[in-house]
Amino acid sequence: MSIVLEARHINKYFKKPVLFHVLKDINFQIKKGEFASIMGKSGCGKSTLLYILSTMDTDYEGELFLNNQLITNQSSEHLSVLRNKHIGFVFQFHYLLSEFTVFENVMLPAKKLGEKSLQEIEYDAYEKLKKLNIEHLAQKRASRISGGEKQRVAIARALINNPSIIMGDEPTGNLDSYNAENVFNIFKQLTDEQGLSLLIVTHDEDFANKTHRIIQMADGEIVV
Ligand SMILES: Nc1ncnc2c1ncn2[C@@H]1O[C@H](COP(=O)(O)OP(=O)(O)OP(=O)(O)O)[C@@H](O)[C@H]1O
Repeated sequence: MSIVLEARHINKYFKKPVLFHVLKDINFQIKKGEFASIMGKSGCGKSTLLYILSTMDTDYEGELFLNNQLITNQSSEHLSVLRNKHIGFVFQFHYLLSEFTVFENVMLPAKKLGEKSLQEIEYDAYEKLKKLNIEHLAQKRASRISGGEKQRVAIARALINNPSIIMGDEPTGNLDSYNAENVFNIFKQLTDEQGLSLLIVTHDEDFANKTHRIIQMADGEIVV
């Protein structure tokens, strides 16, 4: 099966207030269609790692490959395009633009990428909303929908450019158990039916136990 994301010998140091070796020789691969979770105690380095894997932090040692392409040491402009095209993000807080409609929020990353006509983007956005069963919310302002609905809009937005992988930092952290289960089922469906890869940082053991693989971290290292 093809490899979507690969980390080779990733090391990261924070230099202030004192030198701190926060990530220690991280190696792993995420395959196409794989749903992996990252778990570990608070402060073990999960968010720091996700920040590097998502290309937002470039201050690290080692090599990162996205769809078999080495993306370490690329220019920030090139990384921004790669990120927008190949990686979708879902965070604990949804980061929707509250004064924009649901439809406008979902279209934003596609408009930023600038590869499709407005008509195509509108078509794609509507398809994503339908996939997540929220097409009826299209014209509502993001500030006027529930927490669970906002997270589904955030997933639709993450999908708009048909990424290879979705990365999430506690995407169900703010949701009640019903909505958390709902988000999990959406993720599962995306991996099973579309071969999308998912890498999700979570503290929720029930959630992690249902993923294909748990990457367990402790003190900046992968332990399992
Ligand atoms: N900018 C920074 N400068 C120095 N140290 C930092 C910085 N950011 C994070 N750290 C430290 O690095 C370690 C890893 O932080 P990180 O946020 O990756 O942990 P985490 O596993 O995601 O924790 P949590 O589960 O609480 O979100 C922690 O000890 C944290 O205090």
